[in-house]
Amino acid sequence: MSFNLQVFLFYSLPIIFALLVSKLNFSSKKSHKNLPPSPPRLPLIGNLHQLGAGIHRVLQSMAKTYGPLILLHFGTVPVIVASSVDAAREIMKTHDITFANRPYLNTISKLSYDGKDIAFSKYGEQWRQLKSISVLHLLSNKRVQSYRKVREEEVVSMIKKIQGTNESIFNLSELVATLTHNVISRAALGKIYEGMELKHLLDRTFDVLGRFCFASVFPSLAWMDRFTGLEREIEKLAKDIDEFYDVVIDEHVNKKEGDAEGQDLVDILLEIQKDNSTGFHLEKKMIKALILEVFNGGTDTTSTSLDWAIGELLQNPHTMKKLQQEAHTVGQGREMITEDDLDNMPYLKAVLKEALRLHIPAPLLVPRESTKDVKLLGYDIPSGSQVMINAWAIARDPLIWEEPEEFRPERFLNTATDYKGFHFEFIPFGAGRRGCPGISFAMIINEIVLANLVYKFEFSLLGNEPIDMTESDGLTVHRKFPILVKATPRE
Ligand code: HEM
Repeated sequence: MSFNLQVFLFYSLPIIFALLVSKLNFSSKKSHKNLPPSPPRLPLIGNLHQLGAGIHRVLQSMAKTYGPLILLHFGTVPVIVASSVDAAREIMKTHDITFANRPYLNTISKLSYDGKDIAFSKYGEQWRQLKSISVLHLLSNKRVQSYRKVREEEVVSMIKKIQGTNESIFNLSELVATLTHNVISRAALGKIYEGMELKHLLDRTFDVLGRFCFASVFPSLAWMDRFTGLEREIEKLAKDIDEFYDVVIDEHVNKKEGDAEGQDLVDILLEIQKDNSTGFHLEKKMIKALILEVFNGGTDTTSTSLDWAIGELLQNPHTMKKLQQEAHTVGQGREMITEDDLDNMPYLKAVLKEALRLHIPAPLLVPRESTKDVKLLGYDIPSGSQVMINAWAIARDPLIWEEPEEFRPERFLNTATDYKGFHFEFIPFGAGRRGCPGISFAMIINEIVLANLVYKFEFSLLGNEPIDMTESDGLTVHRKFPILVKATPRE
């Protein structure tokens, strides 16, 4: 969560003052619950003023003082933050069902068809049906495999673009983001929608999601979002998104037989809707929400993780050399590394894991909500608590990881530890019922792109400056500055 404190104070101080005065007139009821420790907070705004940029880092440092489970207040909303392996395991395994709900998050819900999607819908029958459609039909290994040609074509196109730079400086981050966007567009929608209309909608979505929203932290002041203009902007964006996906669906419905090779995700969803094969009525809104989710949840996270991996390789030339050697041995002078080769590239996989460990794209994962009173690490967690897991802090915990701040892919060689949600020290994709269903979809893109980049090119940075690894603010943590490099073809 990122928010603009000045805007917030401008709009809210008079109201806060009024509420504060009225609140002082109420006698506070003392809770007898054994709640997790809390850092001191201000009336009404709670701990908001302590957060700001780099929230995962702030929460890591709070955990060092207050322990692995802390209770914060984001405005009037209580939020539990978990920062240890044991706490994460308790939430996502031992009490997985209790924490399988998502809190209602105003902006995101309004931009995802009011809970008709998977990631932000309440835990229940509709979520179960949609998740099972995504796991069995949209993102299964077999389906991911069926988009191999799309991935390989986009990699070839990226290589050509790099060759076309003729060894002058270019923006590699942008190329990688475009590739990810193209692969996902072609797999989900069957083509790349020209004019970057879709990309523009995505950019607007991430921009709006980063804005301060009263409804999320002061539910009783939700009406303030009308004054700040946020509500109108969300409505306009939701309408534009809806119109875009209406066009996409109409085009698919009116598609003539043999128009396109293979089925894209919209085709599959329309087929499930028509056949009623799951015994569940898939509404048109759900189809739009599911496709939207593939973009919102899949594009930025996938390209960001790849971008961080490339950044780490550029600042660790020894690791880059080792990976190039592996690519050279596997590629054997052929034009390209193919997906058949990837199983013979353990170091590549270790590099991507290590980059994900250090740079989790969503460091606090996606918030959960408890559906009943429960005990966590001996503390009482009331029903309806919002819960965040600081996966970023856990992945850098010195009690678990040797030299946690170092980029050392070797730590992932000869170990079973991976990101599939069974090893709670490393949970970039979450775990349990609510875990990410897009792991294979994302990681095969990252593997094939990175393997070919290092196989085909030698990269050099501008001057001798070390690469800037500063993090951006926002829901997904990107590199703040794009990677600008020169690429020389490898012999
Ligand atoms: C590197 C790339 C990605 C990362 C780091 C990532 C991370 C995450 C995380 C942390 C969650 C929440 C898990 C939890 O609450 O335990 C999640 C959920 C989800 N992700 Fe991903 N994701 C990635 C790629 C994708 C892709 C490519 C797709 C789809 C094509 C996708 C679709 C989803 C969906 C639908 C959910 C909601 C699951 C639910 O609530 O049941 N993700 N992802």
